[in-house]
Amino acid sequence: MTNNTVVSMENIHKKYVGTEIETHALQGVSLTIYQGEFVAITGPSGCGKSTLLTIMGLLDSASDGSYQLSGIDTTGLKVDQRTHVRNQHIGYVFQSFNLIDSMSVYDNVALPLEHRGEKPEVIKQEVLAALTKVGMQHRVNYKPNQISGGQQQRVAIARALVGNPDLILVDEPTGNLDTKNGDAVMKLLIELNKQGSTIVMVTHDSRYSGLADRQIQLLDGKIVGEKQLQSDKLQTNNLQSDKLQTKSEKEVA
Ligand SMILES: Nc1ncnc2c1ncn2[C@@H]1O[C@H](COP(=O)(O)OP(=O)(O)OP(=O)(O)O)[C@@H](O)[C@H]1O
Repeated sequence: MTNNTVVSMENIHKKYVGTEIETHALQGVSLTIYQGEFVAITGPSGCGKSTLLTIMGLLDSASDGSYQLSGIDTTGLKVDQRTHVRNQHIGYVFQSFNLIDSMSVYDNVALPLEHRGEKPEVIKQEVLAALTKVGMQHRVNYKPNQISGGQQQRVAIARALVGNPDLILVDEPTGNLDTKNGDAVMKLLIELNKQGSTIVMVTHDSRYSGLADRQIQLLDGKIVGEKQLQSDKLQTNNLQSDKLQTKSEKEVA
């Protein structure tokens, strides 16, 4: 493991044990993700993508295998220890936004920093900076149900990136959005990655997975393929939205 390794997983298994059936959702996944990468996880429905992201995000633990996050061995951590590490190191963006409706945009984004026990002045500065990054600084006092779906996802991204986590995990970020808003959210994620965020994204949408640096393909709980996507990025230039500019275009410009 090198200094710039963010995720190091070795032989991860996950079994969901029910009363009658047992599902072996991950069957020996090993992978390494480096600082600054934008990685897409793809594969058919039920192949284990969300399970993998959930374990990477320390929302659940593996049944077997080892997982180091930013050099911290997370194997065998108790739930509260896992929560602590997650809060320090991970931002999570969900398909359904998962904002708290009774709280303002500002308070939603402040939550991770409050859990970290940051000082109010630090919180204010960081929250406004995160909301400015996603273009939502003009809606600080709104409630989630007073803004559009695309705007809610922007706020959720601000909540994920506030406090500068080592890793941002994104599960089907455009699944509840129309093409225009989906493209805008993708463009924002690409921009954040350009600014240094390490991003791992689960998506069904090949237009979007093609924008990542690396694509990891899962099938039946196993990694069955992996590709670097420099050349594929060029093919995404003719996406129907002219607002979605790929990294390759930006690098050429
Ligand atoms: N909490 C759970 N309890 C039992 N089985 C589960 C649970 N979560 C997922 N599974 C099973 O584990 C397997 C992998 O599910 P997972 O949600 O990770 O797949 P996915 O690739 O994200 O699917 P999709 O693209 O449809 O969201 C599936 O067979 C699923 O039914």
